[in-house]
Amino acid sequence: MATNFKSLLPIIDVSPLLLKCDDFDMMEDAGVAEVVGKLDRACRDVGFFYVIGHGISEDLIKNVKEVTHQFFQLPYEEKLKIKITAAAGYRGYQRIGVNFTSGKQDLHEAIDCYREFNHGMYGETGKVLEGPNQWPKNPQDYKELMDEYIKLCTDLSKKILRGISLALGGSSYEFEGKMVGDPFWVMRIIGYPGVKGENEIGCGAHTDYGLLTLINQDDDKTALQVRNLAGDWISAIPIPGSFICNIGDMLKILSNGIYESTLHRVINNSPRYRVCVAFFYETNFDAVIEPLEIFKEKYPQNKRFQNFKKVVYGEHLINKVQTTFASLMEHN
Ligand SMILES: N=C(N)NCCCC[C@H](N)C(=O)O
Ligand SMILES: O=C(O)CCC(=O)C(=O)O
Ligand SMILES: [Fe+2]
Repeated sequence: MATNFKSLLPIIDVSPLLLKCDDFDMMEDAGVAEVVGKLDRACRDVGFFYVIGHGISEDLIKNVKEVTHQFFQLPYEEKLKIKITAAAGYRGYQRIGVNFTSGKQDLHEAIDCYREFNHGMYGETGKVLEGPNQWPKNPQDYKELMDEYIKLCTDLSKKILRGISLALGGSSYEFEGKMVGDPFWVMRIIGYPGVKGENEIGCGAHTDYGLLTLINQDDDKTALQVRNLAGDWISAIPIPGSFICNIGDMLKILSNGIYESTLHRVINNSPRYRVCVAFFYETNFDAVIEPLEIFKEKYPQNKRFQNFKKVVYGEHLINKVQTTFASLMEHN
C-alpha cells in the first residue's frame, strides 16, 4: 500500500539483478540482495519506482518516442486509417475523447496493441480482443521498431519480476509457473495535447491491470502523478533513460495484497505535446489468479489481508477494455 512518500519515487539500479538472474543461488550475491531489498521497500511503500541500469539502449528508448511524436503529428485522416473498433479487437488508433476513465473522457489519443493470438485460442472471452495489431504505413518501419522494443520490455519485465519474487520471500520463479509461463502483454502508445486550460485530465486515476508496467515518457514534461496514502498526488518527474515501473492488479492478488497496485493519473500541464509508451507485462491470458499458496503461508495474518476473489486475467482485462471503450460497443 502506498505510504506517505513525499518526493521522488525510489530509483533502483537493477544491473546486479540482470547480471545474475539466471543463477539459482542469485540471492547469495550481495549486489542482487541489495536490489531485492530496494524492490521490496519500493513495492511495499509506493508501488512505483524508476528502473535504471536496465540494459535497454537510450537510443532505442528515445527513438520509440520520436517516431511516436511523428505519428501523432499526422492529420486525423491519416491516423484514422488504423482506427480502433470493437470488430478489430479494440486494436488500433483512438482519437481524443474515445477513451473513458471512471465515466469521464480522457484527453489523450493512442494506439492500443495487444499480444496477438490464434483465432479461438481463448474461446468466447478471447474473441473480444482477437485481431492483428494495426500499424500505420507512416512512419515507416514503426512496427519493426516496436516489435524489437516489445521483445526487450518483455525480457526486462520478466527479470524484474524474478527480483520481486525474491523480495516477497519466494524463490525467483514464483511468477513463471503455469500462470505466467506464456505471458500476455499490452502496449499503449499515447499522446497528450499541450494544455489549453488548467489541470485537464490526460488520463483519469486508475490502477493498471496486470503484473508490471514499464513507462517510457518524454524527458521534458512532468505529467504522470502517483497517489500516496495521504491522498496527495506526487509527480513522477522524468529521469532520462529510465523506465517508471509500477505494479498492476494481478501482482496485488498473487502477492496476497502485500504489494498493491497504486492509483495514478496524467495531467499534461505543459503547452507542448507529450508522448508516453506504456508496456504492460501480464500473466497468461487465461490464468486464474488468486493469492499464491506460498504467500498465504508466509503472510497468514497480514494486516492487509483481503479475501481476494479468483479472477481470470483475460476477463479482468476485457471488463476494463469494454468499460473504457463503451462507445465503440454501441457502434458495432
Ligand atoms: N492497460 C492499462 N492500464 N490501461 C490504462 C488506461 C487508462 C485507464 C482506463 N481508461 C481505465 O478506465 O481503466
Ligand atoms: O502517460 C503516462 O505517463 C502513464 C499512462 C498510464 O498510466 C496508462 O496508460 O496506464
Ligand atoms: Fe496506468
